Amino acid sequence: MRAEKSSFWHIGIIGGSGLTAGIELEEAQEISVSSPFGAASGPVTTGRLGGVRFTFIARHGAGHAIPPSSVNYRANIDVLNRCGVTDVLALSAIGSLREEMAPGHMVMVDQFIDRTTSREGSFFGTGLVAHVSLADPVCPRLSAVAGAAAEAAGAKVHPAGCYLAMEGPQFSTRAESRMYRAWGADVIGMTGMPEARLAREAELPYAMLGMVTDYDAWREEEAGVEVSHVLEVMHANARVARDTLRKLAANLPPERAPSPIDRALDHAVITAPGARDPGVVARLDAVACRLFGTRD
Ligand SMILES: CSC[C@H]1O[C@H](OP(=O)(O)O)[C@H](O)[C@@H]1O
Ligand SMILES: Nc1ncnc2[nH]cnc12
Repeated sequence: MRAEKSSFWHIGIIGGSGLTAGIELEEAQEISVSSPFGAASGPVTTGRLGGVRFTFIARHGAGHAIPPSSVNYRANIDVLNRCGVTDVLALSAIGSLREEMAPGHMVMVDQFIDRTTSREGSFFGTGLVAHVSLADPVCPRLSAVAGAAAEAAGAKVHPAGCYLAMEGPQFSTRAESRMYRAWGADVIGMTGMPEARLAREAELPYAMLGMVTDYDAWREEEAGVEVSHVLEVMHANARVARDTLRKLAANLPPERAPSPIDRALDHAVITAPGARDPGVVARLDAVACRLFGTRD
């Protein structure tokens, strides 16, 4: 049983729109990893940047064939966990709900409002019930070091922002966009939830580096959001994304001190041992390996 995480950083990268082709890693190896939660978006690529191990998965699969509602978020997190990642950094295209968060800027998302409706949102369920805390869904340590790396790569970085996760795949109406602004959301996307909540259940510190690609529909002077425009901005910023990961690798301290999120499940499972479904427990061998696992 793997009782504790490695004391060396191993960063899982979830690459979103415009990043399906992956990131450049040294000694890169592609591996297909199976999960009891079904098929992940594709194989992972694992390798190094300097002294740090990174494992990458393309959220929307090769060639961006998987829409936001059909991404198997559970399998993606489970597979990264099986690869031994210690932390997860998501790279996402986001629309802006604030004038000051302009296209081309980066936002270190620190809060979420979840408006998704049709996605598997938990690894737990009937036969094994757990309630993790999600008050602070993002790991402040990982977010700070990734934000500093993006700044060092030349990006304008906003250190905090609330992400409205919508179901999609259509972009918002102007009325919805105005309502999300009134709710206090700063940016919008279609994938940050349930990804962030699942990472927490898997005891993986999670951060999201959002790249602003457009002003969402609230801004009357803008035409509606166009996917071609989103991808154009993403491609223009691909170098910054790559440089950010290199700077991140260079800036991480050599050893990884434990995070409280590594123990997020400590008081979360509520089902009495005698009432637990062994089948449900068995498929959590990676997610909850500290509690029930058998892998090394
Ligand atoms: C290509 S525009 C809409 C699409 O872009 C974002 O994806 P990701 O978060 O994976 O970068 C957004 O959430 C939508 O899925
Ligand atoms: N305006 C927007 N709405 C939802 N998802 C997005 N991804 C990039 N821009 C977006």
